[in-house]
Amino acid sequence: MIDVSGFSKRYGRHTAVNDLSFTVPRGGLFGLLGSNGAGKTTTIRALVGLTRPSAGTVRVAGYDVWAEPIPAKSSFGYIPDRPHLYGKLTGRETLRFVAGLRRLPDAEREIDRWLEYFRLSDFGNELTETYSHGMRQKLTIITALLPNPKVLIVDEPMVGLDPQAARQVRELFRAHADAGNAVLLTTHSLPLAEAVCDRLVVLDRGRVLGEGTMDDLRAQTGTRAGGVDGDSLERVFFRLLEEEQAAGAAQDAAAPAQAGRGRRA
Ligand SMILES: Nc1ncnc2c1ncn2[C@@H]1O[C@H](COP(=O)(O)OP(=O)(O)OP(=O)(O)O)[C@@H](O)[C@H]1O
Repeated sequence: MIDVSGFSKRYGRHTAVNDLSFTVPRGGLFGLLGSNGAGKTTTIRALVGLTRPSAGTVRVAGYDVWAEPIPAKSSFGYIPDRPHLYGKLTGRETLRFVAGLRRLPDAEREIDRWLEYFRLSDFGNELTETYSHGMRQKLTIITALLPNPKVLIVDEPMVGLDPQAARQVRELFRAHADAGNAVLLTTHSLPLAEAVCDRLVVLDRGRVLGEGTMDDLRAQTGTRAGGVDGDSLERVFFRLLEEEQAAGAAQDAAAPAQAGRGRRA
């Protein structure tokens, strides 16, 4: 349902993402993890048609996002890291606008149901410019889920949400995938990733450090699974970064020696 193949993005001489490939199948919930600047948002922006790949292809629901933008964009819902809402529309007007664009039948009933779910019913007729950050985030999540998209693409979903809403959103994403859709999310929340994702891709400076299920990543990093002593994703994540840094340091140490040999020859 989501297919990223050989995706690279360069900004001038800087490579933000280098040769990234992964597939999220129907029913899959995939997490894209990494430190600040790792390339997560760049990947998401390419998938939703906001950043053109320098190389490779990005496909959603079988459509190349850049060659077939209309069917591709009709098939996914997108929750950006910062909500973009029209401040002069009310919450309810915002959702009616989305329902109209997507030609959704029975929208009013669904809108009521979603507002109720996120405890926004009392604020449905207030302008969104009066909403708190968390309320804006909830409304943005509703705009993405209202059309019941085959693919859900989410950048940092939990920022600004209270614990109850964060749990609801976790459950929603899992249920959306379990209903036969595909979900891709980026997050800095390792507990969230560990709790809901089937598979994980760990990026660092535009490159893949590790990819697979939690068990795959534990095997790759020599950490242990299961029980109260089992290693968490946090430990796996730091182990991957340490390995990468050690490899980088070894390369740096080798470089002057090689350069020296070159000069002597
Ligand atoms: N429009 C742009 N022009 C130039 N460089 C950019 C642009 N957008 C992103 N970058 C660079 O690409 C790299 C990856 O950025 P990206 O926003 O994808 O990281 P991220 O993993 O989402 O980070 P964070 O966790 O901090 O949000 C960074 O080095 C960033 O400076």
